[in-house]
Amino acid sequence: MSAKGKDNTNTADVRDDRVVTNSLGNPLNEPYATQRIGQHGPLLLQDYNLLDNLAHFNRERVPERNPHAHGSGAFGYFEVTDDITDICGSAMFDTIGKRTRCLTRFSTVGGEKGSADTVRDPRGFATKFYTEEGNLDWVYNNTPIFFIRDPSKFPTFIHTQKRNPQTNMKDANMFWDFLTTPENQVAVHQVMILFSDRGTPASYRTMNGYSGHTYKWSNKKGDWHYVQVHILSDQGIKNLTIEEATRIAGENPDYCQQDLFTSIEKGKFPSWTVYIQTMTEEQAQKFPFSVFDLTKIWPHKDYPLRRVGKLVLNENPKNFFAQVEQAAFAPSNTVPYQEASADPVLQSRLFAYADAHRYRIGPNYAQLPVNCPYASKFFNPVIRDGPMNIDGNFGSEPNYYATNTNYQFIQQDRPIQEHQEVWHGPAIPYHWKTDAGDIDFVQATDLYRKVLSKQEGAQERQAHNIGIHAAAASPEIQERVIQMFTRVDKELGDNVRKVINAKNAEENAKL
Ligand code: HEM
Repeated sequence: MSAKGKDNTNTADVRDDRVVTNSLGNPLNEPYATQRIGQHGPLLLQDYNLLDNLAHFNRERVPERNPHAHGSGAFGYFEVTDDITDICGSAMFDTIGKRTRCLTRFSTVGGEKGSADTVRDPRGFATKFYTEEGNLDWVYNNTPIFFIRDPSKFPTFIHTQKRNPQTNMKDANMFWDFLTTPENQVAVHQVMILFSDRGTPASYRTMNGYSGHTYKWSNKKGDWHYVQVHILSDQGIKNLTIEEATRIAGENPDYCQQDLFTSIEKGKFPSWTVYIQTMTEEQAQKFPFSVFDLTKIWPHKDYPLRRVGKLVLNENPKNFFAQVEQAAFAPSNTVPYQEASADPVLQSRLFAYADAHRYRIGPNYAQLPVNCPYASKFFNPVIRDGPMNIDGNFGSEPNYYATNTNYQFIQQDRPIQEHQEVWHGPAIPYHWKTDAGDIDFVQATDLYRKVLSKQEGAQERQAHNIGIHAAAASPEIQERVIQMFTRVDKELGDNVRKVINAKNAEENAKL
């Protein structure tokens, strides 16, 4: 059966009569019998059913995602509630009330596939929309900013969040050594969020999603805007304290998976309201920092949220491996009128994800039921062959653009964007900026003084969460942590020092 045009449930190769076979369809007459010489003698190589069974078992795993290995997913829909056709011409937004089926996968970042749900970590919030114009992926996190703005730091950064190459343990020295290195302190705003209550969400249902990056959306007339997307939980924000998160990680490591699955199973469908912030090119030129700087937010008072629609998750996957583990989300999967901006981290992501999918799942990953663009269908006679091709491979269709064959290229009908970004300059090795400047601390300080101060006990918990974690680092790195948070706010730095000292004293008393 062709993968083109089918929905996400592939049952084509399963027998209805439930006769059990080996993987090539030959009936098994006994599940556990092995062919051997006599009752107690050695096995025979001719026992293909045994070989099939053992050999396939050895190949059950695909490599886990490098970051974001651990996650949960559910299907649902996006529904347009407000007209934004002046901003975006994508078909999914063209009619109020229109629904587009989607799949969302939530994840943690640094842990392995079997790690606990409630660890302190950003959460991934990736949504695949099966639109009539092809698949669109919004590969977002639950924080509106990110740790880095130089994409070449990504592998280094992720390594520091994973295991020490010698001890094979998570390592507070690696973690804080990277984040407190002067030029990496551009991460301080994100680190503030990570160590706030939002660093340990109570469930995937009670957290938001954010594009983080600036994107570039255009309408059908060719006018374009810079856009940031916010997906705000209708369940409200609920978080765990460090003590609750640590306890639950031990008692029920699958806490968030269970919460998501059971709430959908009970018909309590989680939903989110989707908003956009928009900015013109002229506004961007006057902005105090680059709109391509992923470590900064756009102030809501200057760039208010505009409602677009809602995201509802109402269907659990029938099979986790087929529909969540094999799901392949990529910022490069986009639709007409939604483009990436020149943000260098986003530009790098346009390469990284599809490359990861070719390695993790295989070059024909897009043919798998969960990934195939079944709502739009696929036609490209030049994209052919490759391992595990399962979609019929276009039969006798020429495998080049043959002269006498009628092809349609509808994208060419789109209007030219009248006012384009114009780029010029030499090809140079550009490293965004060396040490973090004061401007990189402004939003972190605002978060501490203007936002956390309004939440009962949040400033104290901030110092507590940082201090408990940093106390595991060396004294020299602890001092760098204290200095970095003192630059955010002196009171915060002082309180982090107190927590570190108290924790160190407690540990020493145990010796
Ligand atoms: C240079 C920067 C980055 C690189 C190179 C990168 C690379 C990757 C790679 C290779 C994966 C695994 C993909 C897979 O195996 O399927 C991944 C997963 C993911 N990344 Fe990134 N990433 C970057 C930055 C970001 C940022 C800034 C965000 C959020 C705004 C983000 C959100 C995610 C999410 C949500 C996933 C999990 C997707 C899923 O559920 O399958 N990443 N990233």
